[in-house]
Amino acid sequence: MAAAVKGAILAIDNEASFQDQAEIWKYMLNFGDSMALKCAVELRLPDILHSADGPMTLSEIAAAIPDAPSPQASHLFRVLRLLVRRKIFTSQEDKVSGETLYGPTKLSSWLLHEPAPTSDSDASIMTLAPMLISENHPWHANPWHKLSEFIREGGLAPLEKELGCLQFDFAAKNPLYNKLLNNAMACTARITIRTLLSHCGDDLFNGIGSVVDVGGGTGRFISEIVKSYPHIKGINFDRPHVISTAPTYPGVTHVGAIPEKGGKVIIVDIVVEADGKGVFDDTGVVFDVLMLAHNTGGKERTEKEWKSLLDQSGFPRYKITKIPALQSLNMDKRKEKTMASAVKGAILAIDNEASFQDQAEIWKYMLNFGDSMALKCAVELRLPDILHSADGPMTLSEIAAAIPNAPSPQASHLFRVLRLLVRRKIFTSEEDKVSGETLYGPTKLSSWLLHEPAPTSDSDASIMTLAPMLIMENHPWHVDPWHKLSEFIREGGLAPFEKEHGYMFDFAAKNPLYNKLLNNAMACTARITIRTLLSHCGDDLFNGVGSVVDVGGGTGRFISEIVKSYPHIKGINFDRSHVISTAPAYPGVTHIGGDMFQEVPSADAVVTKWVLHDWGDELCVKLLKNCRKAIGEKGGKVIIVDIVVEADGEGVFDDTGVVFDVLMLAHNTGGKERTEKEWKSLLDQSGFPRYKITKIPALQSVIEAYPN
Ligand SMILES: C[S@@+](CC[C@H](N)C(=O)[O-])C[C@H]1O[C@@H](n2cnc3c(N)ncnc32)[C@H](O)[C@@H]1O
Repeated sequence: MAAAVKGAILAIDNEASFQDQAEIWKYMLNFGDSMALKCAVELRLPDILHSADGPMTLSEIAAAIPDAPSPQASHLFRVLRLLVRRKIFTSQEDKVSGETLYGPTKLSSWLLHEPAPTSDSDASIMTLAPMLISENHPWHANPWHKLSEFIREGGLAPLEKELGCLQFDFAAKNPLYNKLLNNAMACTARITIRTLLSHCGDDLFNGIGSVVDVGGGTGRFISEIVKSYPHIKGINFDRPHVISTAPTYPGVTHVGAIPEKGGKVIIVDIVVEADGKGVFDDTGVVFDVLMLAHNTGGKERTEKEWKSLLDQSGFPRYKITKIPALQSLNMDKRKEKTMASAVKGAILAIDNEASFQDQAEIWKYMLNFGDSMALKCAVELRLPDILHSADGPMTLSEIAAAIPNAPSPQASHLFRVLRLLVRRKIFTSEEDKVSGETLYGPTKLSSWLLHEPAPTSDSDASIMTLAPMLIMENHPWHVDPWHKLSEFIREGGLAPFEKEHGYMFDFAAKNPLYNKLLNNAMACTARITIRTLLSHCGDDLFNGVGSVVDVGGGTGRFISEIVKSYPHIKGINFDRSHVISTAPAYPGVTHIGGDMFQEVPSADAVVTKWVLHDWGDELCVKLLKNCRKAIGEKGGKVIIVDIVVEADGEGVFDDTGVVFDVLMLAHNTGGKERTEKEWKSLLDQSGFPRYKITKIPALQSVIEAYPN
């Protein structure tokens, strides 16, 4: 296990490029963090673990999940494994029983369910759970898929286009959405107002007798102000459908009209710092892209933009106070302007300062799917291709003009997606010394996102790219099932993808678009993996091997590369007939259609890449036994190229391995990524007593299995 990587055939530069590749995998699947967190909240795992007397076993947690007719502990385990890696929960081995025990953390305390609304808000807790549920609800998550269309065509923001009206008008018509939105707002209102009152304190409301909270939702924000300053008359102003669901708070009047008077306006909103290092600055940039997806015209603003807005609205003076919250405090009519002024006082204890970090982590994971969606948007707009093929850095308007099939390219929308991707180091930006304009450039990371030339049998003409994989894993077909993880853990049955579309490879057989999506995604990773494998395992692997069959070989790219490197090898690409029918011809490769669970064509060696992870143990044993028959008793071997999960591993691809396992949970009934222990058990059961695992700098490892 973890045998030394052989040879140094790949140069240092290529080693660095594995890191770049790993970064792309990470962002591609970042939405998995958001979905796993949402699943945990839906199952009430934070509540279960925080209210327990001590750490709990897996089966105890599963049994405590409410409304779960058939709780699936083994599925739950896989979501927990990811969340333990993210430090949302803890796990430790029980010294006596050897069982794994799970516990809560300060991070998970931000994900507790609220008690039913009450006018005594002290009885309530500080939680981001309602916000997380709202932002990861399909209503809010789906519009992100349409970012590229919005940048190409303009018009209404994707959410509004989908809802057919403004978000707030939809809330007026739909009580469920109204509740989702208001609860999300109320939970962040409590957090922000407490931070604000601790950090700005008495100065802020000096000499003020009444405060109106404009768009105050159900009134939690103003109620906290009034509670701290009982002399203040609080007015909560919002639309009637919101006010109608607002609880009563002492000292607060809910109204539908603004009283007029002087004083000052206190804006609590994000101030974007594109390169900021503050704990909430990153989320601020992601939130701006969220606004792009949700609200036509809505955006998060930089200080410059706030200033302009205030100038135009008759507020010549303002002061911004950064507080340890997502939003800053932006006050007009103040003498000084102290952007990023020191946080006042030490009213909050050190412990609470640390809790801002925890809170920021939760925001990050909650919105991590924004990274995946921004990257997908960039690929759909062909931004990597545009920037890599340019003679030099490009201006925003040059990039916008170069987007293909864009009847009305929206440079200002594009700017916001680019700002996030520059922060993620996918692209670069610099100021042109002469014109002062921002110039954008490509990076080594973005070189992993180029479009492939049309398929060709000369695979050398093609490039190494993860773009087709990114497009597939972020397609609604593949993302939607993640929303159903908690239901799957509660009820069992078919994996969410299969429940919706049927078994993945049957769906491909019926749906040419999906067939293409899947085969292209597989082929792009096949090229990357085989090149890494050949460089790192080299001649040893195919010593004395005259023929190789690639089982579940897709359209044949993997075996074609083996044959190209070892032309004496007779290559057989074996897959189902709907896949074989779209496969290009490769010299030295015979394509054979069939069912691997019936029979596998004979050869000296079998390779099988990313096939066994699709299946449960029983079918894997059946398939491996067929492979064993295919290679005969003597000399042959089966070369499995698949992920070996290292739950705490620090290898560049180990994190993605753990996320990928949850992806398998969402997509394939029985499918999973396996640890070495699980591989060993599978091989033992299938008649392979000996095996060797070679780690290569790729998502998958190489497992050589010998029948004797
Ligand atoms: C995840 S893909 C991997 C493709 C390829 N090995 C790669 O990594 O690029 C799994 C492949 O198994 C194939 N497959 C599924 N069921 C099969 C069966 N019963 N017989 C043969 N191939 C099958 C699918 O069509 C698909 O091409």
